Amino acid sequence: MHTEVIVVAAGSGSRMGSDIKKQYLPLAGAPILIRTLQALAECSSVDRMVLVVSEDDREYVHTLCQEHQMMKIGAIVAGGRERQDSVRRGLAALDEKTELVAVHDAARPLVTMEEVEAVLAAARTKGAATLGVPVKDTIKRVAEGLVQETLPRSELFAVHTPQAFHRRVLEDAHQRSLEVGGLGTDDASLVEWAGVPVTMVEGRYTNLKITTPDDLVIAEALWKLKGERVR
Ligand SMILES: Nc1ccn([C@@H]2O[C@H](COP(=O)(O)OP(=O)(O)OP(=O)(O)O)[C@@H](O)[C@H]2O)c(=O)n1
Ligand SMILES: C[C@](O)(CO)[C@H](O)COP(=O)(O)O
Repeated sequence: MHTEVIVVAAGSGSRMGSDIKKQYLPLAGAPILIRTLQALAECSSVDRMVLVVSEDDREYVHTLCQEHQMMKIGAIVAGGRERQDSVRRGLAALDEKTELVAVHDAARPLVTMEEVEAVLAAARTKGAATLGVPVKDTIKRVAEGLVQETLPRSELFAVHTPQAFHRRVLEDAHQRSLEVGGLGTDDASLVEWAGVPVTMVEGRYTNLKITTPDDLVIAEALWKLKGERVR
């Protein structure tokens, strides 16, 4: 199946609180976005990538990709207000022969080739799959400062990207969400709302989303251990 990854990098990185958007901050000497693209480009199943960035950053990112000799970049398109809007714009730029689509956060540069290939393989056969890890903490639902309930930890996963889908499944889920005004924090939720089962593929704890300054410190440390089996 011809396979593309939509890499969403059009966020403002507000929780990082940095003057430079977090996707352009360095990780082991190269921008986080480049580290993410390098990880994806290594995967033999990935044929093409669509990069979604802020309109103002398109030229800069184009130059950055050339400087770092990034392969497989098929298009660089402008993102939208919410992550979901950015994914939808990425969907519009897919190659017409693409049948399998993954969506990955630019802010997850530590994803491994094994994780990407595993989620693509699951989506290829099942139609929809996401990476995730079992939660380590006890999770409680809280309202107005009061604990309402303790959720059964054995059933809980923290969800990562990439998430991968048959193209039609993802396109239909996005169209449906657009029509009803549904907003999800990931693509799998839109697919779930459309009634399509999503397979959970267990990934590694190291595939963290760089969100706040402490994540950057952790990511630098994990980068140094890359290649070793760290979970
Ligand atoms: N309108 C948006 C919002 C987010 N993203 C991307 O979605 C991924 C996950 O989002 P997050 O880590 O929350 O990034 P930001 O929205 O940039 O961060 P913040 O919420 O702190 O502003 C990131 O790679 C981000 O660039 C995007 O492409 N378009
Ligand atoms: C898609 C995601 O990375 C899965 O964990 C996450 O939901 C993105 O959320 P954010 O609010 O954009 O950080």
